[in-house]
Amino acid sequence: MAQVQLTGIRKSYGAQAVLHGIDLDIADGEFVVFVGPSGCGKSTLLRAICGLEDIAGGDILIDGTRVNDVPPAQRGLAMVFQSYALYPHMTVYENMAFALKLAGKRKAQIDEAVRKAAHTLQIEALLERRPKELSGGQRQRVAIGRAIVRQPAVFLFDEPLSNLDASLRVQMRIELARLHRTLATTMIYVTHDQVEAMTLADRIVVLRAGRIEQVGAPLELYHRPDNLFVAGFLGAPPMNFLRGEIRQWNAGQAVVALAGGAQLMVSVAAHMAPGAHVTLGMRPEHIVTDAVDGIPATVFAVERLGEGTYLYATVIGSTEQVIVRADPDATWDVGQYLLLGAPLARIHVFGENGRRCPP
Ligand SMILES: Nc1ncnc2c1ncn2[C@@H]1O[C@H](COP(=O)(O)OP(=O)(O)OP(=O)(O)O)[C@@H](O)[C@H]1O
Repeated sequence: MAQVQLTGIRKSYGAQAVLHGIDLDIADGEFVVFVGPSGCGKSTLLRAICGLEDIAGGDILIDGTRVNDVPPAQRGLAMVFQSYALYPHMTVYENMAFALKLAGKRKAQIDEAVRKAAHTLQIEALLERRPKELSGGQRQRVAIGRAIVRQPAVFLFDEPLSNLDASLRVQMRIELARLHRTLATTMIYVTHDQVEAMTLADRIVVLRAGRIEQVGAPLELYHRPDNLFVAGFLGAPPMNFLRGEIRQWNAGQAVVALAGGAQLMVSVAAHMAPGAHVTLGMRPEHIVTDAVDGIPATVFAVERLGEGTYLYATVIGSTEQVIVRADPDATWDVGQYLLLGAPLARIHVFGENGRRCPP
């Protein structure tokens, strides 16, 4: 188990700067997930922690010790890749035992570690098979098992489930959560899968173009995003954004005029001058379709998914579009007239600079 501290981590590939000074403290036993759009630097940051990438600036501390110049194998970390990277000519047992053999551990010690990890991962019956005789999920378990036997201070995962089909991903996700509870080891995990991030993380780190946009517990990020980027990145379908203009502000309440002419009351603590441009954010599941003084809209598409129905609507008199998660048992039709609104506490307000204006 270990703390990981990153201060001012910078990295460039040639002239292209990909990490612009990352500061992050990861607590002992914490499960931290890096998310962000493709190319934002998630994997590079993980590989830098691991020691597979040199950094141009900053410090990496593991349990208070600076490891910038410590080779990967001596950092006390174990990395699990998307590609599994198993040795094809070795059995599962040999794959899992390999690092311990290299480290000169005794045979009995190796045997105990491999069998214990195999038991944890429920792959005891597969120990004599070779990787090609395993399913994708089983291979991924072996890759994790190979990391577990080394008893690393920190596990690093780079999109470990993305080669698996949907149902296996769910199963492995639940197993990873269980593994984290059992081992209580620090885990750092890169994914572009929002559900993995939301369900596995103690804290999510949202990266964008080599910078941290926000760090926080999953629901904190979901319900109180610091800015438009984080608000739009977490959640599927994404948060709806409507552009508007402050008409008046009084004692923490503002009236916002929207494209199309409707007006909406919102909560904003700090004074806002009339004429200021804002963006209102509303999640699809928070929108009601029969609001008093709501925003008039017309449905142009309906998607029935069984557990929910998504309505795609256009705000009348504008080009603004809104997605609503609606009652799956009600009747919805293209062309239907809606009056959109949301509870005051569910309407997010973002200022001209894209930052959240707290209620
Ligand atoms: N070996 C390399 N040489 C040059 N550029 C690289 C190299 N590896 C990564 N990059 C660039 O660095 C940036 C960050 O890449 P990185 O792989 O960290 O992104 P990512 O957030 O993990 O993306 P993805 O979700 O697509 O895996 C990208 O612009 C990428 O093109």
